[in-house]
Amino acid sequence: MAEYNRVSECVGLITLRNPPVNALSAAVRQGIVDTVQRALSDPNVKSVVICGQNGIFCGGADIKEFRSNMTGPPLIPMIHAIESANKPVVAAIEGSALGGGLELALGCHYRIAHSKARLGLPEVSLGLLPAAGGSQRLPRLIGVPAALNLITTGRHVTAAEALQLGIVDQVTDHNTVAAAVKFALSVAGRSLDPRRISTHPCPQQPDLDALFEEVMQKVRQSARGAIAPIACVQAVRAAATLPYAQGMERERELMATLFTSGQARALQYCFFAERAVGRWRMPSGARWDTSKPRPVHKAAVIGLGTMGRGITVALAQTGLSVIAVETQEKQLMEAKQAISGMLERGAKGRGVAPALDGVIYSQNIQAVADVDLVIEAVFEDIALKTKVFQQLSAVCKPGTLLCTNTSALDVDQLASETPNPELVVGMHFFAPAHVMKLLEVVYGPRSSPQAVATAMQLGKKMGKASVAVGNCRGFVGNRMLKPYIEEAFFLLEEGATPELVDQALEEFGFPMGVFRMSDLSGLDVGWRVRKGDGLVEPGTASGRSARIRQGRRYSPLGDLLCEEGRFGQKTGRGWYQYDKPGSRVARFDPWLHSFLGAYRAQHGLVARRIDHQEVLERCLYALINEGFHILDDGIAAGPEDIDVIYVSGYGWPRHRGGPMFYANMVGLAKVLERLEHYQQLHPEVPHLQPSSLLRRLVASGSPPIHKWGEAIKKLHSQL
Ligand SMILES: CC(C)(COP(=O)(O)OP(=O)(O)OC[C@H]1O[C@@H](n2cnc3c(N)ncnc32)[C@H](O)[C@@H]1OP(=O)(O)O)[C@@H](O)C(=O)NCCC(=O)NCCSC(=O)/C=C/CCCCCCCCCCCCC(=O)O
Repeated sequence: MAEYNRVSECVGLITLRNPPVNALSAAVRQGIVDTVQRALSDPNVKSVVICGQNGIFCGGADIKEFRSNMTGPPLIPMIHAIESANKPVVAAIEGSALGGGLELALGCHYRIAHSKARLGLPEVSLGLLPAAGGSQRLPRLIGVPAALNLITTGRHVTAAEALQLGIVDQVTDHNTVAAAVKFALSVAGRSLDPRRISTHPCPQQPDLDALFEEVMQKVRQSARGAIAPIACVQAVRAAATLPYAQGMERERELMATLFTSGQARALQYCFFAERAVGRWRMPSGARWDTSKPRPVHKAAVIGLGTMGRGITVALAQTGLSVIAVETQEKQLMEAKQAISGMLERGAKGRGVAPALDGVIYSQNIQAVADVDLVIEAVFEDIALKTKVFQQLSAVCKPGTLLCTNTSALDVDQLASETPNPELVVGMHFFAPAHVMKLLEVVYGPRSSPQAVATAMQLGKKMGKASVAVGNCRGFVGNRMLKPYIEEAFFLLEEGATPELVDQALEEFGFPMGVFRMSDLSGLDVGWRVRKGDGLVEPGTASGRSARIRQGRRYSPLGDLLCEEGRFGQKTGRGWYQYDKPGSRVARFDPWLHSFLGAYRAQHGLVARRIDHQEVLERCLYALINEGFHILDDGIAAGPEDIDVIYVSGYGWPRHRGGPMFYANMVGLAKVLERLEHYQQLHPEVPHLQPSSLLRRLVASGSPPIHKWGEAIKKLHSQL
């Protein structure tokens, strides 16, 4: 709703009231329509101020309403009525003015912002465009290039930048509403014609066609199949080339296409999923709202390799004091230099001072005695990690949380080696740890809710998408990756090429296909794991039996490449060839193709034609199937957890919502049918055997994704 008051005798003050972000729900829109009419019809009112309650102007249209039949007054005529008013209307912007909130402000004649306010048109990140006139008014106000930048990226600008761009007229450090009321009084009676943005053309821009061509090309490249950024460019082009009314019609047409697209649904699902994962719960019943985190003022990182360095930077950037420990002097000095460089570069980008003094370097583990939390990031070796945990248990003050950054080892096993297993959790960062958004917080059966709450809160402080998951081999992300990679290997055996598989996955929207990714991260990583699992048998055994190991189909292709010293980019050879070791541009490698031919001949395999559809179905449905196993096992509490992990850490295209959302969109029955089809063709591949949860969900009528939680609970109670 919107509240109306008369202040300073002749200013009508309209306050949007819809906690927490004053989203423009039907009730708020109705409130605005009614109060604006009241202010305009009151002869004692000379000007109007619109503000939002609780220090936030408006977070935009109510995204939840997009899922239902929308009722209430539409935004466009409401904003138009404000712009056409014969009394000045001033927006008093505190906190955020985003999306429809900024579009409302652009309909006002003046805008005053608090210095800490943020403004933006982030609709593109929800698969939409600013369709309440924003795509037409913003370019008229600030020019086409700046508007294109804001609308196609959805980035939020500070009040200072908004002032510089001309989005706001004044910035204040004081009470924004008081400043806006004073301003409104000062402009009462002035002509409003120059202030009605829609009545002006866009500022002149030389070489408009070339500009749009260049921007469109850039946007297409970075969009990876997302359609909203392209529609945003088209809408701004309409603003630049058409009269306002026709531009608005184009805006409406483009929005109609986006609004009903699966991409908008997927992106809006991601918005809510990212918030939902903060409301974590454990199988024990412990939950986010009943578990109090411990305060963390001082932290330590043990082991300053690539991961440890990134983690140190991520911690120091939150303002924590960090003890960084590396036992070898030379490595410590190298790490210090690298960490300082990363902190300096990060601070430069954010326009702040680098937190160099926040990090203390030590060779001695005793230095961590008084820290509140330790993150161990030593080499992935259970004996070494166990030793470190035992040392930490002896050195640290009582109650210090002991976290491991392992990506593959058993968090429970490590916990059991300490006197206080309830203080142990996994904090699985992704490289580079100061850049990558994802953090898996891994709890074991004995991890205390407080330990989980503390790690989750610390992750949030570091700006990570933190997801609490149970302990199992590979946790959630890597466990699901295994069948995906194995299917890609099998496809090569059957006739595909790395180029074909990668192209199919990249066209789907992954930034890199599985083989380019493998070359980047290093083929030796998986080789080491497979050796540890006893799967690698060096030699030239041939035939089907050589490709059945531990009772299931196995492809030794990756092992054979490693035996040739082809570890990927770092050696200049892998699934592709590179100009030199460390180069990044993957090139077709004739050697690899004749190697594949010889391999198939040796194993009696006849290459067949494989299309993109099969690549996607085999790789993605195998990964999704593992996701259903994970849900069934209670390792992830809900599909949102899996989807946030995949979108934030594994390059799953956001406009496809994450693997579980994608399965929901494709249809569970279809996913099941295709898995059954491939399982019949490849009975020796267990990961193609449909999960019992998937079967049960299909049997119970394939409920929509937001009902899976309920359905899983019900299905488990029937077991
Ligand atoms: C920065 C924030 C605002 C605040 O951040 P923070 O303080 O960290 O808080 P959060 O945890 O993020 O959020 C708190 C809770 O609030 C919920 N929330 C936030 N924003 C919204 C919102 N806009 N709507 C609903 N709910 C919201 C959030 O989910 C949290 O609750 P919970 O934890 O999940 O329970 C930050 O929140 C933020 O960035 N918000 C989003 C801002 C944003 O993206 N705004 C743009 C929204 S889209 C928009 O405005 C579009 C405008 C144009 C609409 C045009 C008309 C549409 C209908 C046209 C139909 C076309 C069909 C045509 C047919 C035809 O013509 O034929």
